[in-house]
Amino acid sequence: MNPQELNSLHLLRRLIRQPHEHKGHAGKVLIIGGDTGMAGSILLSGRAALHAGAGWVMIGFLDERAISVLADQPELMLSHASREMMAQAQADVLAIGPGLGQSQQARDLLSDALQSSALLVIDADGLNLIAGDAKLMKQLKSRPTLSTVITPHPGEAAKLLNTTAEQVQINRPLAIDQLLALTGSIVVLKGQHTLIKSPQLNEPTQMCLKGHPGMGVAGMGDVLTGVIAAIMSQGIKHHINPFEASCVAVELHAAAADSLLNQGIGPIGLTPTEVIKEIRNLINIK
Ligand SMILES: NC(=O)C1=CN([C@@H]2O[C@H](COP(=O)(O)OP(=O)(O)OC[C@H]3O[C@@H](n4cnc5c(N)ncnc54)[C@H](OP(=O)(O)O)[C@@H]3O)[C@@H](O)[C@H]2O)[C@@H](O)CC1
Ligand SMILES: Nc1ncnc2c1ncn2[C@@H]1O[C@H](COP(=O)(O)OP(=O)(O)O)[C@@H](O)[C@H]1O
Repeated sequence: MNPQELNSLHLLRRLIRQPHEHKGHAGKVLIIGGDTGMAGSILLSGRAALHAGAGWVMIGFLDERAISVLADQPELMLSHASREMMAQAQADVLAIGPGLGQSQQARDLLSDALQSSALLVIDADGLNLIAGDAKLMKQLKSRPTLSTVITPHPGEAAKLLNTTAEQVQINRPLAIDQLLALTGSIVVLKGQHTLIKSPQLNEPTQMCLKGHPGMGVAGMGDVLTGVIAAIMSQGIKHHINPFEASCVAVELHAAAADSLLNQGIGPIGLTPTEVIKEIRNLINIK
């Protein structure tokens, strides 16, 4: 079956807030990552989750010095990452990977995340860790259907599939089928014309035709991770399942970059921070 053009923004209507709603209706997101030199990645994911509407955004950072960067956004609830804080947070959605690094601590946190009952988004080093570790892969495969989203770029996809980014790019529909068979997760294969596939039978692969090469800048994927987590957390009470949330988030992210381009912002020099604010604008268009 050929991929189908992604057309999911009508689902945004389900996010409309009723007058009685409070932050509990928008859900609690916990993002784990930000090891040495990579606090920026987790700040971008956190800000994206906040501006895309999560009720609470909590950050568990690995590098103690990250606090000086993260303090820039006081709405974020900040803690040093530990297995205890992860368990106590009782997050609805856990997102793990941006700037996570590949230390033993990172591996332990990922293993706990894979065994948690929260919905899960795995990106970046979360995927690199799983690629090299059969036990983590088994934990991933054992998760309940539709509870997990993985967001590899072609380099991360290649590590998971034990091939090269070039091979992934030669046949992206084949690569996403292989990633789904390998992991049992909802797969978002990033890059030009991002593909999204659900483990549910008969669900066609979705292809996002929006977006542009101005999005090729470090941190743009971290924003997507935060947006997926935020739509998933709102979706719990607003009836958007994790596959639908992934579709909406990918399309919003790319549509925001297109919208900025139409306003003369980018492609060259477009920043993930600008995209975050434009995503909020698009979510609130009725
Ligand atoms: N502000 C911060 O703190 C930031 C921190 N960050 C953190 O840094 C860590 C390293 O993550 P990373 O993605 O930068 O490097 P890495 O995993 O080695 O990937 C490169 C490989 O992937 C490939 N490839 C990628 N995209 C492709 C495409 N569209 N199409 C084709 N190929 C593509 C690429 O291929 P090639 O260049 O050979 O064409 C190369 O092989 C990680 O923890 C992350 O969270 C970042 O989030 C940035 C902001
Ligand atoms: N040429 C392009 N066309 C459309 N989207 C792109 C293009 N290049 C990159 N992107 C998008 O930008 C984001 C880059 O993510 P990623 O490579 O994970 O960045 P990082 O890890 O540095 O944050 C993805 O959502 C990807 O689909």
